[in-house]
Amino acid sequence: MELKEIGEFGLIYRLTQDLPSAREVIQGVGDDAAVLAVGDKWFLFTTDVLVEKVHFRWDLASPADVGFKTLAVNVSDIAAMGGRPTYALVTLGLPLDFPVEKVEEFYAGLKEAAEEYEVILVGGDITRSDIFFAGVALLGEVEPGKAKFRKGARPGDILCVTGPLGGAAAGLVLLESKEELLPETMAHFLRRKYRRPDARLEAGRILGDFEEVHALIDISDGLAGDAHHLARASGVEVNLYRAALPIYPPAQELGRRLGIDPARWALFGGEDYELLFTVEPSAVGKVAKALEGVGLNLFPLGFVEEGEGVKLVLPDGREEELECGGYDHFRGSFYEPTP
Ligand SMILES: Nc1ncnc2c1ncn2[C@@H]1O[C@H](COP(=O)(O)OP(=O)(O)OP(=O)(O)O)[C@@H](O)[C@H]1O
Ligand SMILES: Cc1ncc(C[n+]2csc(CCOP(=O)(O)O)c2C)c(N)n1
Ligand SMILES: [Mg+2]
Repeated sequence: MELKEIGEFGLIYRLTQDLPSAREVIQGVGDDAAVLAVGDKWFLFTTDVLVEKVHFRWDLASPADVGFKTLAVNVSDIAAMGGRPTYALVTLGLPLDFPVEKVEEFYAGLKEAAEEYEVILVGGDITRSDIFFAGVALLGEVEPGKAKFRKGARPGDILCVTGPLGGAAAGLVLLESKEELLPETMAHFLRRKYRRPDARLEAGRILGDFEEVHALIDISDGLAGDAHHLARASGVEVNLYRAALPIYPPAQELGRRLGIDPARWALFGGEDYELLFTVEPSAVGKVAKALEGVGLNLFPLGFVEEGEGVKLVLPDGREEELECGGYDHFRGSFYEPTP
């Protein structure tokens, strides 16, 4: 059997469905991070790797950008549980002819992220490899009982996101194009969304403090894919309003100039690292206010119903079943990156 037949998530299921658990494991496979009750504390534990030519190309991002992003994407998974990151291990795979200076620049970017997110680097591993890769294993903490999971969404909840989407995918399209497609300030903004994602750590902690927030996940594979993950974990149907998708003006402008609907980047592009959550309707106002306190907006996208899957509600009221078209490592992306 080939990997592309079952895809990344089919493989995870096959490998993990019969894993034994333990009393301390509050959440094992199936969320952004594992949750472990040790003593009177709850620990969060996650890992994410960046691989050359899969996650980045050296001609599109600096070594410091790649270093920063390697830690930021892991911090995002801790934020998506409502926690705070603490300690990290860093694993590097390096080709024999890889310049030492470039590894040092990579590490400078990684340390910049460590400082920003208050993570202490405590070790790692290094191996020779045909292709560069960098992985982080990140530990975090959350107040016992206060972790937010993918599985908590309830019918009647409002589905919301902490920021506009599609910026990173649009940035990658810009970077892969040889043409000057946008004025420099707009281009700079989108390139940065791709190269230096912000992990929404403060937002995650704020959302963690509201008991009216029922489910939480970060958007790494694209809204379409991650809304499916949330719907499946919670056993509910998610309805997304097509007209409510928040898209950065530079991404809208790029879509207009290329004749591409930027909603495709928002739905299928991925790497936005905004937080997607569901909340009781009565609490939307106070959650929005709390997010404003850290400079973020709450964007309502849709609602949760009984059922399964994800529906896209079109401006004319028609409904479309939305395929689980997020990023899958063995099936690739469902949007066309290069015009
Ligand atoms: N090799 C593996 N063995 C056991 N569990 C795995 C393995 N790979 C992934 N998982 C688990 O499967 C779930 C989904 O993994 P995935 O990497 O898609 O996480 P994510 O948070 O959705 O995405 P991202 O890696 O982009 O943050 C997670 O709970 C993860 O711990
Ligand atoms: C050069 C280049 N080509 C394509 C992409 C797009 N891409 C790669 S991995 C991924 C999903 C998140 O990864 P993971 O699930 O491993 O966390 C996405 C959207 C990129 N970033 N760079
Ligand atoms: Mg995640």
